[in-house]
Amino acid sequence: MAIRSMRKARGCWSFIRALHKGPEAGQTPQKDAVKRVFSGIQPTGIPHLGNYLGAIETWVSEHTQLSWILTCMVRLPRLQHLHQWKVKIATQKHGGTVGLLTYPVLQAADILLYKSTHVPVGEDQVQHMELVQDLAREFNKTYGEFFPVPRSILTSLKKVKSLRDPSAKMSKSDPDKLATVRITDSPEEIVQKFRKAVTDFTSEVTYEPARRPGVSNLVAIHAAVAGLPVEEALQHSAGVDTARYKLLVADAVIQRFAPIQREIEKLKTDRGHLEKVLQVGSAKAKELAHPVCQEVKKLVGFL
Ligand SMILES: Nc1ncnc2c1ncn2[C@@H]1O[C@H](COP(=O)(O)OC(=O)[C@@H](N)Cc2c[nH]c3ccccc23)[C@@H](O)[C@H]1O
Repeated sequence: MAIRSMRKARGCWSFIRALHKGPEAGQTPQKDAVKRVFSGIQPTGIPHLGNYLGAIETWVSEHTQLSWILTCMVRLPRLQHLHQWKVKIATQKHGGTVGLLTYPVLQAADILLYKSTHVPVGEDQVQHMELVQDLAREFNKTYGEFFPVPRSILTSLKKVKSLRDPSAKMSKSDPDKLATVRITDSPEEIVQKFRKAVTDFTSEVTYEPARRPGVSNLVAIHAAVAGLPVEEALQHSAGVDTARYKLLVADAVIQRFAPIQREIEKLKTDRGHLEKVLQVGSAKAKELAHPVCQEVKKLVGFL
């Protein structure tokens, strides 16, 4: 069974897809054969190549209550040491909001509320997943075995780099529009972005992430979108210089996105269908989350 729901919380949309087989929520974790996959994405902007390869490829409320309980179990320095918090507050003059600080706990609630066992994420979320795992363990230690300790599922390409600065990750919020390939970009835009991708002065195509991060990012993207091991992607580039290779990679991305873009266009014409999918997904998500939330409240003594 596939469950889809959409969450809006204080201007924040999260797409959730949980896949599960077998017994419903409320059962004890890990030991039973239930496998439940859960993932999410920030609401802002259009998903990009990194989101797609890092997470969406593997996936398709009531959250604040559990989030509050979990927030009471986590110490301030634990959140202040998270890499993403440090990176984000570095750009803010006011030192960061409490909402931003506790956002990883809300993310933990997203995951644990469905007793998720597996979470497809990119490398940048691994530290947040460690927090989720610690919270699950801490809860189980205090109140008895209840939450599965969810595992991260990392795709072969854990971190897609910016096309303009291969030392940085590809990001929706990058002010340089050429840095990020969005899922909805036209073939012309995709070609332009790859054509302008920063590489180096060697024209040969090789995969040496430390020494040649730019061209290696292209090889990694090529391998991931074509579903090939890196070695095979390199064989395709034999005798091709970096300028031509950029076009080859752009074409592979265009091919990979084409059916997704067709589907997006089709879905956009049928708003009624989309609303229905959201309603059904939301109802299914509630059905799963409600007994878990009730059980948690009983365990911590709220009921
Ligand atoms: N350049 C990149 N290369 C590879 N993977 C990447 C790249 N950029 C992003 N990702 C992955 O895409 C997913 C969504 O990214 P977000 O930043 O919106 O992702 C976020 O900001 C989450 N807090 C959203 C969230 C809310 N609740 C959740 C519960 C489970 C999992 C995720 C969530 C993520 O898996 C992210 O690792």
